[in-house]
Amino acid sequence: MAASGEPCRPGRGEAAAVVVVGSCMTDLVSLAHRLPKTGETIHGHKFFIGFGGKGANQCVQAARLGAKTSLVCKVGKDSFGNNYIENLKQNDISTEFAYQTKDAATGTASIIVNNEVKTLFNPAPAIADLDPQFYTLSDVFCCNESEAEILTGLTVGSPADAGKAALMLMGRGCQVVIVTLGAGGCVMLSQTEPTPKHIPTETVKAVDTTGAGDSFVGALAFYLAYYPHLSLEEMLKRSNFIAAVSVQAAGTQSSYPYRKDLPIHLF
Ligand SMILES: Nc1ncnc2c1ncn2[C@@H]1O[C@H](COP(=O)(O)OP(=O)(O)OP(=O)(O)O)[C@@H](O)[C@H]1O
Ligand SMILES: [K+]
Repeated sequence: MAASGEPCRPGRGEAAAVVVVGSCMTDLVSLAHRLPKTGETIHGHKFFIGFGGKGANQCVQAARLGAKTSLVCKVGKDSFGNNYIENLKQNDISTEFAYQTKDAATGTASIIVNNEVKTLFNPAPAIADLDPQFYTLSDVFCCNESEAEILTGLTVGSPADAGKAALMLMGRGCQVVIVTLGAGGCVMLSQTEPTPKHIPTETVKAVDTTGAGDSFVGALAFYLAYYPHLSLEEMLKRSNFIAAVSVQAAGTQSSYPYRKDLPIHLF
């Protein structure tokens, strides 16, 4: 990311254990009974503004679990950008590398790095011809079903399919591949354990699954940074649990749980 624009905080604090490079988006959410047709104006019944963007979502989830975090991002020099920087601060996220600029902010993928230079890559939104270096440089490559389909050309509708796609992705050079499967949990495999393993999740009453993927990735980054000695399977079970909490409330960051509200056995 080019470092043009003004950084939001000049000082250097304690080093972050989870550093996220990614997008900050302001969600402008209108609730209406149906979508308007092209050119049509309809009545809505609710409007709210929320904080979203895949990079910031993942960073907020990791911070709420107790991680020391920093977000590398760029937002506009406008009221949305100012509010976003304030939101990051409210969530105890370092804004030392959060820039503001008059240029449009862009963010289509996120990389999370901890202080062992372990790289967790979330290829969202996916493009079929992803630069091959993303595979070789990723220690952990985590995508959802549709991203796995775009990247591999395979159909992914079951844990068995996800295992096949994960094998293909690992063949491109990743150390560990995780494919998330919504209510189906996730599938993992690694260079050391190349047989795909399905890790199911809790059965919960889902209210709004928006942002579940980022909650999952943020939680996984937290465990990689703070509980590196846990097995990958255990990290994924716990990340599944946390993401399952997020689907039980509306919105994206508004649905992400804080450590104090989660069972003690997760920490
Ligand atoms: N209905 C659900 N019940 C329980 N857990 C869920 C549910 N949906 C998602 N999850 C949890 O969230 C994780 C990520 O979900 P999913 O695979 O749908 O990601 P995603 O498509 O990137 O999500 P989104 O784009 O909505 O943020 C799953 O691996 C699982 O742990
Ligand atoms: K949600």
